[in-house]
Amino acid sequence: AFHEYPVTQDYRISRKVRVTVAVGVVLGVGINGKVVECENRATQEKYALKVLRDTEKARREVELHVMASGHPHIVSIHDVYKNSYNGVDCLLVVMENMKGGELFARIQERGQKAFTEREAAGIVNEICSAVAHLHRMSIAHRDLKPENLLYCTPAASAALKLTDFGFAKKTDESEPQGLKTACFTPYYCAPEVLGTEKYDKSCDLWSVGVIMYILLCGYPPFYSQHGQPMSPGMKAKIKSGQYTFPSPEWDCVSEAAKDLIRKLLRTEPTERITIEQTMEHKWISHYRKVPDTPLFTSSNLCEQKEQWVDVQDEMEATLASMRVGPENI
Ligand SMILES: O=C(Nc1cc(-c2cc3c([nH]2)[C@]2(CCCNC2)CNC3=O)ccn1)c1cccc(C(F)(F)F)c1
Repeated sequence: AFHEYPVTQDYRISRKVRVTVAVGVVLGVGINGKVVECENRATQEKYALKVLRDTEKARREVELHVMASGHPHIVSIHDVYKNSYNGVDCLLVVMENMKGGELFARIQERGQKAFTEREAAGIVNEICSAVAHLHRMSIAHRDLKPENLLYCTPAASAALKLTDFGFAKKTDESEPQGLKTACFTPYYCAPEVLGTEKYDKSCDLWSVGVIMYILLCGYPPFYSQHGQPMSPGMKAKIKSGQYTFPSPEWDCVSEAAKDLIRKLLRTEPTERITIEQTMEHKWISHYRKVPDTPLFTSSNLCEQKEQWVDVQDEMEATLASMRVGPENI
């Protein structure tokens, strides 16, 4: 249930921090939505405010995020308002303010002290515990990418949390409900159409694999040479799952880490490791014992700074193609 009175009654909305989001919002400031900082009038506490146009998709995003909220590695929702601007209904989501910024920005700004394999394992463990929480609730996030992983505060000990449920979906709502009402009874349905559960969840494990790969070396497993736009050959390479562990960055990375990456980046979704199996993998379950080997990550992230936008675009495009799974055809 949302508050129906104006959000401005409880919060002062500043224009200071504008973290843009690709959400369709109509606040008279154009199609591009914004996540802005706001301040609780009673407590002076700062929060992040995400504004969504009140649509079916927005309702699902808010509903699933509220369900997941409360986990130590999911950005928590504080309040939700339904307000109307120039006759357009909007949902306003007040979230805890993640003042530590994005995951890779922090590693890039690392400076002298090298980023180590054990630190990477700790980060992947935090991401996996958030994914495990969602999958246990039959929620697939489906947009797990670096810019949706934020730190609470600038402190080195700050928790890393997952946000943006804009593509999340319940994996236990059987599709046939729609199909039954639409065109035919499900009895004659092929199994892969009925059980899309594993496909949606497997997107998240592929994302964990890509993020883990980048954490260990500073560049993505699949990328076009020298930042050229995605070539058809690249698509084939991604489909075929062709990636390597090039020297020198990967020479000092443990076999356990490479073993887990191979299991996460399987191109066949049904062969990909599940989140439960990932949490049991010794690189995660014993992350505190992972070798504290210094990595090339921070220096590579800095050197390839200008390519970072392309990396994000390629990951976004691949995620979008994975979301058009069998059930969406
Ligand atoms: O991002 C900040 N606070 C924040 C932000 C969000 C947030 C929600 C969403 C996003 N951010 C993004 C922005 C574009 C990239 N994807 C994620 C799109 N979708 C969302 O749902 C949630 C909570 N606190 C922040 C606040 C103060 C300072 C700083 C910084 F560290 F940058 F100075 C960041």
